Formats: sequence, C-alpha cells, structure tokens
Amino acid sequence: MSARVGVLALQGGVREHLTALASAGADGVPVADEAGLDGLAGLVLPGGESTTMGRLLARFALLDPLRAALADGLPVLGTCAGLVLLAREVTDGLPGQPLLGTLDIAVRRNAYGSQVASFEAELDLAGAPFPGVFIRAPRIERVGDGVEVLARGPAGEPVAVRQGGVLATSFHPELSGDERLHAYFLREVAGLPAVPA
Ligand SMILES: NC(=O)CC[C@H](N)C(=O)O
Repeated sequence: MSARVGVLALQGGVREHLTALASAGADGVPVADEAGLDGLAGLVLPGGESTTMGRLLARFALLDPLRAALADGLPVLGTCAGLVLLAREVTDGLPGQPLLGTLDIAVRRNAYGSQVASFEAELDLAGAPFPGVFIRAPRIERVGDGVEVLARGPAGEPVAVRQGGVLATSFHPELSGDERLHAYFLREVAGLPAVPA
C-alpha cells in the first residue's frame, strides 16, 4: 500500500496536488480537520490565499495541531500560499495573520508586482530544467542559515527552499504536469518510495 500524504483542503489548489501525489506514487488524502492529521507520512499545504487559509486554520482549530505535527517532524511541502504559511516572517502580512512559522525565511506576498502578477519561467532544479508557474507569487527576501536554496528565479532570488523536513516553493509545481518535485518531496524529504526514482 502506498503511503498516505495529506493535502490541506480548507481552500486553494487541492485537487492538482492530489493528482501530482498519485502520479509520484503516494496516496494523497484531503485533510480538513485534526483527525485527518493522524497517521500521515507527509503533508502538502497548497497554493491559494494565505490570509484566508490562516483564518480557516484558526477557525477549524487546526493551527495548534498542525504546529505540533510539524514540530514532531511531519514532512511538509508548501507551495505559494503554503510557503507563506510556513514562513517565520511575512514582511507585508496582515496584522494578526496566522503563520506556522516553521521555515526560517522572510517573504513578501504578491511581490512580483501587479503587471506581471503571473508568469512562467524555466528553472534549474538540481541541475535539471523545471517549469516554474508563478501566480501572484510570494518573493523570498531572506533565508536563514539552516535553509538550503534548491532553485532560483529570474533575478537570482530563491524560489525553492528546504529546511530539514520542510520543502517550499514560491511557484506551483502541481500546475505544470511534472511530478518530479512531488517525487523529490516523497523520496528525499519524507523518505518514502516515489516515481520517478
Ligand atoms: N497562488 C498563490 O498561492 C498566491 C498566494 C497569495 N498571493 C498569498 O499571499 O497567499
């Protein structure tokens, strides 16, 4: 049986991550409450709207259980709004915007500007080209010492980062029909079997 990997399903692009996880060899399951966190081998925080997602996490009493699960070492992949939620610091966050704060980076939301709010760029991910789909993307403005930069954007800014069991991208790997980043998450971050190997 393949490993169960949750996708936080309060808001945002859930289905595409479930599909990408299935292609990469995991059993993706939507998670919308605390009980859904039980027995997961990993978790994906999807793109969407981080302020809304944070409010819903608070409303559904998921903030503390999620923080506890991450502190216990649950491997997590955050994309776009999911990256914002994971960040320690959001330089233009709304007052009181709930964050998980487990990833030592500072981000600026919607920082690529209104004219070019969405774009695609070919990225170099561990020496191989990877399609980067950026939609009202957050920009990583600072990375802490323990954070590894896996890919950089057009201006050399980090767009894929990893800190131990936390992997995050400012782009949307689930929208490019290329499951290599999900496979990397499963294999290298969560220690699970994955395809492509
Ligand atoms: N595509 C996205 O996830 C956009 C993220 C959104 N701009 C935010 O700050 O939450």
